[in-house]
Amino acid sequence: MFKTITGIEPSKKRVIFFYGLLSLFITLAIFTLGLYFYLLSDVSDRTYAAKKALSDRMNGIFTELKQAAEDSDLSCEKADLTRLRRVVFYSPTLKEIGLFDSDFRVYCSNLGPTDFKIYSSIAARITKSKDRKTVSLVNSNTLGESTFFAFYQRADGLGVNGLAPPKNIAISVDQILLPDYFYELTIGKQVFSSNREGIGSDVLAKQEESLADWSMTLVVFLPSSLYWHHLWSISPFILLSWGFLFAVFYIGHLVLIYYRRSLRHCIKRAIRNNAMEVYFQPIVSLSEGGFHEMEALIRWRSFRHGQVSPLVIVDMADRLGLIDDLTWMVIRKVGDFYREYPEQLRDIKISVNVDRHSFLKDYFAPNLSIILGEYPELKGRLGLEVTETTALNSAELPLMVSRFEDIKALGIGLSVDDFGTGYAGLDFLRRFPYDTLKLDQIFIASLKDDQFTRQILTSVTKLAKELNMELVAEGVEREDQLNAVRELGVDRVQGYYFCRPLPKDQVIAWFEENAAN
Ligand SMILES: Nc1nc2c(ncn2[C@@H]2O[C@H](COP(=O)(O)O[C@H]3[C@@H](O)[C@H](n4cnc5c(=O)[nH]c(N)nc54)O[C@@H]3COP(=O)(O)O)[C@@H](O)[C@H]2O)c(=O)[nH]1
Repeated sequence: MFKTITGIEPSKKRVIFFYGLLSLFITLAIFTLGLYFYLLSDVSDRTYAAKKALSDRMNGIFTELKQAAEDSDLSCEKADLTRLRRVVFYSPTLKEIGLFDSDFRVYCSNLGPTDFKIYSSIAARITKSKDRKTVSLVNSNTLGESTFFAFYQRADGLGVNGLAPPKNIAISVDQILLPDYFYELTIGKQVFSSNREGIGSDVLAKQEESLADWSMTLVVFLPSSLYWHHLWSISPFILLSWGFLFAVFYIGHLVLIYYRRSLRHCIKRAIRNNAMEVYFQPIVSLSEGGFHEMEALIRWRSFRHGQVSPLVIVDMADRLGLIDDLTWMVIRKVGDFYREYPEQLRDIKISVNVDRHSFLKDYFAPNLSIILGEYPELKGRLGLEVTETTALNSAELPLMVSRFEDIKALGIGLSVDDFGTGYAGLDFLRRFPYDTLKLDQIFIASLKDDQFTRQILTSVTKLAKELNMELVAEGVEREDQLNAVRELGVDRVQGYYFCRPLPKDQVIAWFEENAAN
C-alpha cells in the first residue's frame, strides 16, 4: 500500500528538476522581457530629453541673435562690431556672427565689414517662416563644409546670421544619448550630425522625434549589442534570482506536501471523497432476546496517520465546518447498507450520531428530507442520536423544540445520547420529544458498586418510563454490569459484552450467527 501510494508521488530528483526548470524559465522571461521593456522606455525618455535639450539650445542661439540685432543699423560702426564680438565671445555655440540688410546682403560680421549675398533659397525660407527665422547647413569660408547657420530678421528688414560648427550644437544631444545609443540628426534632408555608421549590430528599436520649428528630425537607434551587453552585466543577478525563485518554489512545495499530509487536510479530503467507513454496533433487547437496532459509528484508517479516533474526526470536522457533510456521508452509507442487505436488515433500525447544534441550522431538516427521498429504505428506520456537548441558550431552546418536531414529522426517531454527561437534564426530557434515552457508559461502569449512581439511574429510569421513552444502557462490557442493568429494569443493552462495532459484512454475519442461536 505504502509503495503504491509513494509510487504516485514524483521522485525528489524529478521535483527538483521540474522546479529548477520552471524557476529558470520564469527568471529568464522576467529579466529578458524586463530588460527589453526597460531599454525601450529608456530610449524613448532619452530621445525626448535630447529633443528638449536641442530645442533649448536652438532657442538660446536665437536669443543670442536677437541680442546682436538690438540697436544695429546698416553702418557696421564700432558699436555694432563690439556688440557682435561680445555675443560671439560669450556664446557657447556661435563662432561667427553677421548682420544683413533687407536685400539679404551680409554687410558686417564680428570680423569687420563684409559683402556677400545670402542664398536666395534661404532668403525665401526666412521670408516664408512665421517669425522670420530659419536654420541651414551651408559651406562657410571660415568654418568649412556643412557649417550650421541660423538666421533671424527683424520686422524692419535688418537681420542677423550666426555660424557654428554642427558639433557645438550636437553636443547637447551627445551628452544625453552617448555612449549607449546611436542617432542621426537632420535638417530637412541634410544630415547634420550622425554616428549611426558605428552601430555594428542589429537595431532592436528606433525612436524618432521632430523639431518642426527648425525642420529638424532626431532618430535614435537602440542596438541589439547594447541589449546583450546589459543582459550579460546583470547575469549574476539573474543567477541569484533563479536560486531564490527555486528556493521559494521548493519550500512552497514542501509546505504543500506537509499540509497535504497533515491530519486536518487528510480528514477534509476523506470527508469530501466519501472515503470513511461506517461500523455498526447491535443493541440487544433483553426481554425479546433479539436485536432490532444498531448504532452507526464512523471509522477511518488514514494512510498516513493510521486509525483515527472518531472523537478526533468529529472535532476536526466541526472545526473545518464539515460536521454536516460528515453526517450526510454517514446517513448515505447507512442507506447504502440497507440497499445492500435488504432482507437481513428488514426489521432493523439504525441510529446515527448528530451534534445538537446541527439541528439549529435551518437547512438541516430539508436536507434530511432530500436524503430520505434518495434513500426510501431509510424511512421509518433511521434514528438520530443527539449528542449534547454544549449548552443551548434561551433563544435556541424554543427553536430546537420546533426543529425536533420537523424531524419527527419525517418519521425519524430521536434519542438522547450519553445521558447524564452532557447538558441534557431532567427538564430537557420533559421539553423535548425524544423517543429513546441512552444512559452513558460511565454510569453503567459504576452502577454495581456505587449506590449514588444506582439511585440516580433509578429515578431517571422511572422518569423515562413515565414519559414513554425507551431506555438503552451503553457500554455494558461484563456480565455483572448486564445484571445490574437488568435489575434497574432497562431492557435494551449496547456494549462489548454482546458485540463490538463491526464493519457491515461482519455485523451481518454476527446477526446471522446469533439469530440462528
Ligand atoms: N457526530 C458523530 N459522532 C460520532 C460518529 N461516530 C462516532 N461518533 C462519536 O464519537 C465518539 C466515540 O465513538 P466510538 O469510538 O465509536 O465509541 C463508541 C463505541 O465504540 C463505544 N462503546 C460501545 N460499547 C462499548 C463498551 O462496551 N465499552 C466501551 N469502553 N466502549 C463502548 O462507545 C461509543 C458509543 O458512542 P455513543 O453511543 O454515541 O455515545 C462517540 O461519542 C460517538 O458518539 C458520527 O458518525 N457522527
